Amino acid sequence: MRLVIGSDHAGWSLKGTVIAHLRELGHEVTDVGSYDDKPVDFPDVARKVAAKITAGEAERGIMVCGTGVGASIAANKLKGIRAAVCHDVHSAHQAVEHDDVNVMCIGAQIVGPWLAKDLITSFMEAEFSTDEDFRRRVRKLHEMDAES
Ligand SMILES: O=C[C@H](O)[C@H](O)[C@H](O)COP(=O)(O)O
Repeated sequence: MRLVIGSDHAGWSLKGTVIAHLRELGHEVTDVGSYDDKPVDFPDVARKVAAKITAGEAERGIMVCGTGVGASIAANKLKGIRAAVCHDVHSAHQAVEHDDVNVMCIGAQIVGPWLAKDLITSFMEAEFSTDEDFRRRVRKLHEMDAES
């Protein structure tokens, strides 16, 4: 799968681990920064991640900031993005299976590299369910997106 990944300065160091793991799993990764620990604002990074997805250049995205919270707030304000903070493996796959989440956000201050890798594996293996209940709910999310 084609992935886009972005972080702010607080997520930058964990991002390297995440990218290496994604490549080990055979995914194609585009890194939109940051590229060092100089302070950057996560909303600016979220725009870059979302742009790759809405342009059709990536199917999913991953963002890493300090807690994952700021990244998810910012990403969810951008059309076509359904983002969620996932710090447990159940949420990491159910977010895709039930809610068609396309950007997973993780906090480098919250999870270590081993859990981060498990979260990535769980997120990447998941597929959106064909169950009509979940499809209907996500259609309603698309409608809300169109209204805003
Ligand atoms: O939700 C926001 C993120 O956790 C940011 O990564 C965090 O606020 C950055 O904080 P600081 O600029 O103090 O490193």
